[in-house]
Amino acid sequence: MRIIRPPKTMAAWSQRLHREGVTIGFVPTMGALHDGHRALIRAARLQCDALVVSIFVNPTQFAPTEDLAKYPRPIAKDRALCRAEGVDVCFEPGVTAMYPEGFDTVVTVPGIARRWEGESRPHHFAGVATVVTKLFGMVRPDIAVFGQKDFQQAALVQRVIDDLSLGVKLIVYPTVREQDGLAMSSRNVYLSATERALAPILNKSLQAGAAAIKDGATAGRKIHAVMTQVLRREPAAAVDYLAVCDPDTLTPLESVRDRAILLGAIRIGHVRLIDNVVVRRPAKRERR
Ligand SMILES: Nc1ncnc2c1ncn2[C@@H]1O[C@H](COP(=O)(O)OP(=O)(O)OP(=O)(O)O)[C@@H](O)[C@H]1O
Ligand SMILES: CC(C)(CO)[C@@H](O)C(=O)[O-]
Ligand code: BAL
Repeated sequence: MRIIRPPKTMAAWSQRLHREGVTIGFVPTMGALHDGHRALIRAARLQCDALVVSIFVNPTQFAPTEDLAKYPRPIAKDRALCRAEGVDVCFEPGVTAMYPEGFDTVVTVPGIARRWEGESRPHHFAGVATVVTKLFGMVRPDIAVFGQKDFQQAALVQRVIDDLSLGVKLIVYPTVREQDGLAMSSRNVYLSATERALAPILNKSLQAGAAAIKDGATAGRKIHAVMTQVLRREPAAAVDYLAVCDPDTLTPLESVRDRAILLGAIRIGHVRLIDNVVVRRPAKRERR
């Protein structure tokens, strides 16, 4: 596995491979890799000839009050995981190489960024859209794999790909979970043992909403109430948002027809967790 740091070297590598007719797959990450990332890497590996994983803790998507400085950076472990999974290039650009003096472009997607994660983290999605556009420009992937855990982020990236004609095929991989349902996340390491024990409550709340839909509930407000009730059992979990939305537009649904996405974010102590569940209502004949 090659470790490449300068963006120009990365771009030259990709150009050479494209000239040789090699297809390039790409998994962008912020490192601290876990089994969720591993699953993305394995899915990408099956869809391309050469595979690039980037590790870059992007400062522009963190607010000054967030955890940029303490974000975990176990680089030796991350490289070992990439090597074991047959990654061809681990791309590790530096902050000044990504944002040299004079850097002045911001990619914004106001429609998607307005709600949910965007409301809680106002500059977050501009940082994500800008860095992903830059990384795509350097890696020039044919396909890129993102995780469903960050559902709104994947929707945003698809919008950027379509609107800016980037020609990348986006694959969204299902959320990988711990046995108790907690979505794997690099930030889970911040949880104390007591916090970790109650963290699956977010998924339980979303699952309760999904069960209500499967049992026939259609009113967005009712489903929201079911999810809220589960979280009330755990006063140490502060709800950031819970929402019943259209999976394509991410706008709240008054009434669920055939599909919905249930989105949630909570805070436990200093740790912020997100999760989501896509629900399909049983067809009419299956409801009887
Ligand atoms: N549990 C998971 N299942 C599937 N994909 C995941 C999971 N966790 C992260 N990913 C995906 O991995 C990619 C890189 O994410 P990132 O490096 O931010 O990891 P993370 O665990 O989400 O970290 P964070 O704690 O910062 O949210 C993203 O596309 C993200 O959606
Ligand atoms: C896509 C991404 C690597 C951009 O920094 C980040 O938001 C992430 O890890 O999900
Ligand atoms: N996993 C999305 C990146 C972030 O939370 O900043």
